[in-house]
Amino acid sequence: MEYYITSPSKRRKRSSRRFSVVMAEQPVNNIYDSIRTEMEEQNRKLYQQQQEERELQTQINKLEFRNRLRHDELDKLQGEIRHWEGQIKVLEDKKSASIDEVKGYHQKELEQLRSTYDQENEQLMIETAQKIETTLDAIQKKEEEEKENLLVECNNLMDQLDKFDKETNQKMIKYKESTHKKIIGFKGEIDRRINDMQVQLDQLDQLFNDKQREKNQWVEQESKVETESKILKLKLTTLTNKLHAKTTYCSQLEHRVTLASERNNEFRTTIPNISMVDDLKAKTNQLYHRDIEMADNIRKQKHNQLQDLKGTIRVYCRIKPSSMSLQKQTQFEQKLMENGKQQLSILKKDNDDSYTHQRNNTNKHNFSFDKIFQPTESNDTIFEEISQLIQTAMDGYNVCIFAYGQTGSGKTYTMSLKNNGMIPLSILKIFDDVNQAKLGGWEYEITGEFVQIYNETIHDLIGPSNTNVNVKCEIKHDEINGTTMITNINKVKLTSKNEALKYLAEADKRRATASTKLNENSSRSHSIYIFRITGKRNDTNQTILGTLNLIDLAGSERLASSQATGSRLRETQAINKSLSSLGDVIYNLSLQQKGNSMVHSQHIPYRNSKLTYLLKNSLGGTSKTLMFANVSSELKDYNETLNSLRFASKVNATKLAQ
Ligand SMILES: Nc1ncnc2c1ncn2[C@@H]1O[C@H](COP(=O)(O)OP(=O)(O)OP(=O)(O)O)[C@@H](O)[C@H]1O
Repeated sequence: MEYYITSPSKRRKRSSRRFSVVMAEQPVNNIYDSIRTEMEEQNRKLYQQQQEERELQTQINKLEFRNRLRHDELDKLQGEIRHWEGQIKVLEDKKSASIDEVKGYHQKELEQLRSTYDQENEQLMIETAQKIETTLDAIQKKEEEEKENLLVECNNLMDQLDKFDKETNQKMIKYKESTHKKIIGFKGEIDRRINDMQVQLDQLDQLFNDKQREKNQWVEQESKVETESKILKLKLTTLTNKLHAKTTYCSQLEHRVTLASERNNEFRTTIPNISMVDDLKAKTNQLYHRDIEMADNIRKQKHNQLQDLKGTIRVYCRIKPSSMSLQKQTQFEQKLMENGKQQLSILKKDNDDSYTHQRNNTNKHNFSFDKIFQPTESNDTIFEEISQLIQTAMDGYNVCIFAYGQTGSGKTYTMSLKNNGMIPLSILKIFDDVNQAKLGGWEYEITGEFVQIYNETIHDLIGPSNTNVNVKCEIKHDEINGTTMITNINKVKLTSKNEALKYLAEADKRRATASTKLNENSSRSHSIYIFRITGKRNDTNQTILGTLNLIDLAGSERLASSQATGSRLRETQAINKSLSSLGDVIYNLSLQQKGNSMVHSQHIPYRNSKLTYLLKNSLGGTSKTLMFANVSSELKDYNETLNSLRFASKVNATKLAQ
């Protein structure tokens, strides 16, 4: 069976040709119907589309028409624009023509105005000149009137002056007459006075000659004293040699006596009158001790005399070396004076750090010292100068050696330098002398106290540090024995130089440590190392007690330059007070020693500071005092250097005329 699905037209064609099958016609009809419906639908849609197409075409036509209209309008508008551009051009041409016209008009007006102004100006000048002329005429008239008035006044005044002159002349004549009389009287009086003065002058001349003679005698005496001092020195050396020889001789004798006594013991049994030998031995011993004692006393006496001749208060100046160029150094000059002292001159400085260029003496400050140590001189050289004072302390006198100066001027270098500072060298000398003295029968005991004074309070520098603030270190003086003690401090027995040096190192270390706690550096406190030296001879029962005080003072900066405030200010004030008290005390003592009857011991202001009170028994009397004025040679320290030299000059009244 064949099934064909075709369109009705096709089916019609085919049926005409060959379709003969009519079997199952029903389903084919159905399909055909559905196809037909479908086709109708498709035809309807096609129709619709064609309809739409036609509508669209109509719209396109309409739009094209409108477009054409717009194009026409555009053309029209462009034509208008071109028309208006032509108009604008015409207007612009008109505008520039009218601007030129206005410009021309204004130019004309300006020229007109100018000519009017020139005319008016000319008119004004003419009027002003006329006014000036009129005013000048008026002024001239007025001046002439005033001149006339003045002339009249002047004539009146001249008349008055003439009258006054006449009166004055009369008065002058009278005054001259009376003055002349007075002058004659005065002249007489002056002549009388001149005569009196002449007499006084003669007397003064006489006095001057006497003083000159006295001075010459004094110079002679000085040279005699110097010669004597040299002789005494020689004698001292001879005596020391003799003492040494005697000591050796004595040892030999002792040896011989021991031998003899041994022999005596041997012969004692055989020789009946042995007691004679004992007597002889005793006498020899007695004589020997008497000789030794005498020699010893003479030596001490002579040594002390020599020290007194050198001065019981001595001031040495030490100049610290500087690495600065010469322009940055203070200029010093040194010369030997007639009285054996040395003069130190420091050139005056202007504010701009240059020197005053006057070629006379007024450009210098002059000071005199017992000795001046130049920057090149070493501690060993300096110790040679002071070593005799250690002997003086060993002989039972009190000695104080101070180092004074601004911070950094070399005080600690001078006093405490480890190997050859004055303190370590003094310790070595003390123990050398102790050993030497042993040969002469002397036994010495040395004790040491190491303290510092900070803000007027005493602190111990050795042993366990005392932390109890209630325990105060107080100064006690025994007025009868002339001794001094400090409570609550460690007093150590020094049996050898090594032990003494060990304590010294401990004290120096404690001072440095304390200084970092209390203040920035050691220079804010005074360190005082006291060596009490007790000597005893068992055979003669002689005892002596001397004290050696070695003091490194606090820096002497002035308040102004320290610029200190608060606790630092109080500290500086305490230092200044104690330093100035020390200056006052030594100054008064030097006056007293120069025989100034006005200064009695009660006037010495020991109590003004802890330092002077502590040293009360070691200053004055038979004591010896030596002060190093340490100064810097650097120009930046000029004012402090001058200050230190002034202090030193006060201490020993060593300043000379400027
Ligand atoms: N004569 C000298 N030769 C070489 N150097 C020196 C001399 N004097 C001082 N100095 C050096 O100068 C510096 C300051 O000296 P020193 O500490 O002795 O001064 P000071 O016056 O004791 O100061 P402070 O008060 O602060 O202790 C140190 O470095 C020291 O070595």
